[in-house]
Amino acid sequence: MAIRIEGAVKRYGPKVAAIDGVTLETRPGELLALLGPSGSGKTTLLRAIAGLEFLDAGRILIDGDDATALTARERRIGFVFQNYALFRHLSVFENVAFGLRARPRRLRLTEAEIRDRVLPLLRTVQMEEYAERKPAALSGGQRQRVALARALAIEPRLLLLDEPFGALDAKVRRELRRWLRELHDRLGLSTVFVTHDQEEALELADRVAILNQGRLEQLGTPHEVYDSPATPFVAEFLGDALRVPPRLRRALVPDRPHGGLAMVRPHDIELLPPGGPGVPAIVRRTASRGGALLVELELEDGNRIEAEIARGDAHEAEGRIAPGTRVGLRARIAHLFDDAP
Ligand SMILES: Nc1ncnc2c1ncn2[C@@H]1O[C@H](COP(=O)(O)OP(=O)(O)OP(=O)(O)O)[C@@H](O)[C@H]1O
Repeated sequence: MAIRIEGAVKRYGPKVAAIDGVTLETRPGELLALLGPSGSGKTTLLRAIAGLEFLDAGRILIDGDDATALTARERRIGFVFQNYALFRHLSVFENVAFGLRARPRRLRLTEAEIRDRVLPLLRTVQMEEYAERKPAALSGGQRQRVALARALAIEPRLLLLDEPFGALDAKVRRELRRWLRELHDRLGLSTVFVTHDQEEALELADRVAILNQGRLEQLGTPHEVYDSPATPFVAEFLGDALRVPPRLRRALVPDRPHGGLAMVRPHDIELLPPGGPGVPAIVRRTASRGGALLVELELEDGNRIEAEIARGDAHEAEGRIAPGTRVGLRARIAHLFDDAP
């Protein structure tokens, strides 16, 4: 299933444009992440796709058909939202079975078939032992997992998820990510999920749409958005990036000494022997970060910047760059932008 959003605008009052002219298209079978900081319009866009929010301008096409005026029910989309309300009077099992029982008579499943569908889903979201509990007796994270199982029970062709793993601890979160990816591939789903977690988006998604203040900054594969950020916002949002001050530009980025804004990621800063080319600096501190070596450097004007040495080279480098060592800094890769906002 493919979704096309054309010039979508959604306002709340005269001042707030929660979505401000977004155009994007998903591909059938893809897992697309909507990524952006708090308030960037991710949830509003997802709700608009679901049909829970109507646009002030623009269109939403589902498989080429205009769905802008269709209700959520008519769009036949499975969704899991933050704090999505489960049916309070139904057990966990019955919540997950709900969509299966609500089918038209000729498609209805037997009790045994429903059990065969529901129990493995509960097992996958680690809620099997809670099958008979009511939602009120569950934690927020547990409710979220039930909501996910419920959305999946009907095997929707389009699945919308709003921060589905937000309430879970890091380990369970990683497991569920892997499981979601497998499930998405196995069922041939098209999935759009909202997250503010860069790592989650880059790890899980086929493509990432990066939103900022209701606008689409970039849509691309994780590799594209990380390695070729379209805007300074994307460069900074997807990891550390140093805005190269004009006075350092010639020495740090010698192949592109002039024009626009240059940004450099810490792991793209090269440490050279002192006295040669590069920006003179002194190593002040080193620390390990996830196996890589973080190097805090002091420039001649007293400002400090960070470089990061990759895991494979960190051990060897550590001996050579004790605090106090003089080095020259040069950017291996710089991201260049026309104008600095
Ligand atoms: N019902 C509403 N009434 C008024 N303003 C709203 C409403 N819903 C959202 N907004 C505003 O619209 C903007 C976008 O909100 P949205 O929830 O889409 O952002 P988000 O990127 O999902 O944020 P978060 O990550 O915090 O959930 C925000 O400025 C928000 O305050």
